[in-house]
This record gives sequence, C-alpha cells and structure tokens, in this order.
Amino acid sequence: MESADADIFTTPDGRRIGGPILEMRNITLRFGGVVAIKDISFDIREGEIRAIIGPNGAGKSSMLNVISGFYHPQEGEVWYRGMRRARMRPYEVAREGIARTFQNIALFEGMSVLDNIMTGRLNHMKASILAQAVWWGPAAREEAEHREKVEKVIDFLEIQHIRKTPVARLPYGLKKRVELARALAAEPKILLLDEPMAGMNVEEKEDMSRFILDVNDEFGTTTVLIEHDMGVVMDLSDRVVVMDYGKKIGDGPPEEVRNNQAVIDAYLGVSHDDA
Ligand SMILES: Nc1ncnc2c1ncn2[C@@H]1O[C@H](COP(=O)(O)OP(=O)(O)OP(=O)(O)O)[C@@H](O)[C@H]1O
Repeated sequence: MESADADIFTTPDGRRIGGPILEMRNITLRFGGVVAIKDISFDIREGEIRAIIGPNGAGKSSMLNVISGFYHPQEGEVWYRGMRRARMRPYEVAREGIARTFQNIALFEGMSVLDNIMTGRLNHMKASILAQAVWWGPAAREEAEHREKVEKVIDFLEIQHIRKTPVARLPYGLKKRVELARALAAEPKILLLDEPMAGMNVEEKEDMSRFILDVNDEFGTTTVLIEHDMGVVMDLSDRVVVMDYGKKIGDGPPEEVRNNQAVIDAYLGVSHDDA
C-alpha cells in the first residue's frame, strides 16, 4: 500500500525508507503533437528503489529525462527535497545530487576504468581544470580526496582488477558496472538507472541486482530505475510506477502492480506468467 504520509519505515531487507525526496506533480510533456507524458504525479521516497515500467514508447525515458533536467515539461512541477525545483540544466541537476546512467553505455572507451570513474567527480571539483594546471599543490590535494571517494566505489563494485583497463576492452556487463561506478562517484542523493540490466546475462543481472540493493546501505542513495526485465523489477523495487501511452496506469508495491488489471492488460499479461 502507498502510505499516506512521510512516515519512516524499514523494509523487510532492512533498508530505511524516509519521506518523499522527489515529487513529480502533474507533469505533462509534449513533443509537438506527441504527448509523451500526460498529467502524471508520483513521489520517490528517500532510500527506496522506485521502478518506472511500461511498454515501448510509454514515456519512461521521457520521465527520466524530466527528472534529470534534460527535458522541461510544459506543465507540472518537480519538487526536490521539499522545494519546488526551478528550471535547470542537466549539469545543474547533477550538481544538486541527481546522477544517471544511460540506456546505451556512455563511457570514454579509450580511457581506463579509473579515469572514467574519476569523471564522475567533475561536479565536485572546486578548482577549474585551468586552475588545477596552474596551482599544482592544492589541485593535487583535491585529487587525493577524489581518489579516496573513487576507491570506495571501486571496492564496493568489486572492480579493482580492471581499474587500469581501457573501457573498450571490457565485456558489456562490466561496462555497465563501470557506468554505475561513475554515477556513484558523483555521490548522488538520487541515482537514475536507465535499463541497468539491458543486454546482460543471468549472472551479470544477479550481480547488478545485488549492487543496486546494497547501494542504499553503503551510500545512502535513493534509486529510480527503468527496466524491462520484469523479474528484476519485481524483485528489486519497493514501489513501481506503470506508464502506458504517457499515462500512469498503476503505482504501488510490486505485488499490487502485478495484480492490477489495467497493468496486466497493457503490459504484463501477454508475456509474463512468472509467479
Ligand atoms: N525527443 C523526442 N522528440 C519527439 N518525440 C519523442 C522524443 N522523445 C520521445 N518521444 C516520443 O515520446 C513517446 C515516449 O517515448 P519514450 O522514449 O519516453 O518511451 P519509453 O517508454 O522510454 O520507450 P522505450 O521503452 O522504447 O525506451 C514516444 O511516442 C516517443 O516517440
């Protein structure tokens, strides 16, 4: 059940869920004549794993792009940490603590894993690149601090063995893990994952699921994910928003959504009969 208010509670697996950290209020997004999102409202509570699902073209990526500041809705409000968010550019949203991964991996292929993850720290760098070049001493100190944060992420995601490897040489599943590492290196309050399991084999999915579950405990992060693998969504999520043709047709814990007739009709019924 969706609880009425911001009571703090603990999930069966021990994660503490707080009040809403992000609220989408009556969001409508149009591209010319196409209405990608139609008057959708939902909230994301601190510490929870919140999934957005729906058939192809339902508007999931558009919603993620509204959250990340890439798209600006024509109507509606985004409330973040109790305040209405002004229109912001993606880098400003990132600076406010919202980091994301992409459906198609967006890493620097020629750079090492470590250097890719370091780029996740850019928002935290006080000195400009130029200043860093000139004032060598402070910049070196700052770099050491960033390295420490990055090492924590590398340990957490168990990728020490590939830290020097150019990303281009990695198998797909590890690339996805490096993307997650880069997002985590930004120390986000909210982590947006766009199809984190896409293209992965079973073992890679299991690893990724474990990391997503543990991320809150380790870094205090709230996670929002789009995912097509229903098994993963049902296992991982605390609550699920279901979209279809830009509308919200379901919202609640996985078992509730799974039994929602509108959802079954639109999406789940045809291809999934897993218990
Ligand atoms: N930049 C854009 N310009 C025009 N139309 C767009 C744009 N982005 C999305 N749309 C349209 O908005 C609707 C929702 O698309 P969106 O990509 O958000 O769906 P989705 O649920 O993420 O789909 P998928 O699961 O296939 O990734 C679609 O009709 C799509 O064609």
